[in-house]
Amino acid sequence: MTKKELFEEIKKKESFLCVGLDTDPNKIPTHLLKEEDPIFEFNKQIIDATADYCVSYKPNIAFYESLGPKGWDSLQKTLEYMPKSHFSIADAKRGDIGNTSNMYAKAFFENMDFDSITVAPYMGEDSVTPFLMDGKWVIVLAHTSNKGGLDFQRIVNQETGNYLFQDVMIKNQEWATTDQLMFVVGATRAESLLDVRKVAPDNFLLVPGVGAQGGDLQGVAKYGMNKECGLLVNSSRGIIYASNGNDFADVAKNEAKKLQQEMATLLEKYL
Ligand SMILES: O=c1ccn([C@@H]2O[C@H](COP(=O)(O)O)[C@@H](O)[C@H]2O)c(=O)[nH]1
Repeated sequence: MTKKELFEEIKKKESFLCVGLDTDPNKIPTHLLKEEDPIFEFNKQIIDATADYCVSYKPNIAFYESLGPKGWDSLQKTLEYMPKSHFSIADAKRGDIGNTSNMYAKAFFENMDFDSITVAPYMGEDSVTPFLMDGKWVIVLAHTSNKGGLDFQRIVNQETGNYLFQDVMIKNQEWATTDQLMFVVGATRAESLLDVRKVAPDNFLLVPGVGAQGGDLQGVAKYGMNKECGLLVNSSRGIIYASNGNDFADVAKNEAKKLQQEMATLLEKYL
């Protein structure tokens, strides 16, 4: 999917919502456990319930690989079930020396057919560029939502005066165009999007942290939206575990719809 196509979907749906599929067998409704593949059954019902209100799905790979071969199978079936109109994100946070990154890229882009993958950029150019395959996106961790995101990412470079995360963002833009490269920026420190947009005005940003982590959607849109929206805001637990009863899909649908309606207002205001 190109940046233009993604923006078209955002305008059509009036939504920049990404639903996170962090599917944990210990958290899904117990009545699903009798199914042959409870993880897939849960994801399928979540996708059916939320597809009208979001433009993207982000399975976090840890939740699947922790289950061994069955988990990978559930992931593959989930990916195949996602509507093609929805931007798929393998939240895998990979990155290694070049030949190993190349194998990760094959795993997620050739063996599986994700649109994008999250990548940890710490190992530099040869760890990131193998993921730049035709038509695929790399989503580089920049300023993350967690508490530890402040340990290194805001260290100031005495030479450039930039935060480390800003230098990471600048460097990555030497390797990839805005049609191949997004950045992860947490919703939990929305005002830091001002610093993000100073160095990456045109890139799309994947913004997790709304919902369970208490991130601020209004602030994210105010400081982070650009002329093509430029935002994919993720919520996982806040949507998929809003209820763990028989009504889980309906309740997830309502949560997704609430976020979509707020997003429609924000698009109207800032685009
Ligand atoms: O900075 C980051 C990077 C990735 N994540 C991931 O996003 C989701 C958030 O889940 P919630 O349940 O909505 O909190 C999860 O998969 C994280 O690993 C992030 O939160 N922050």
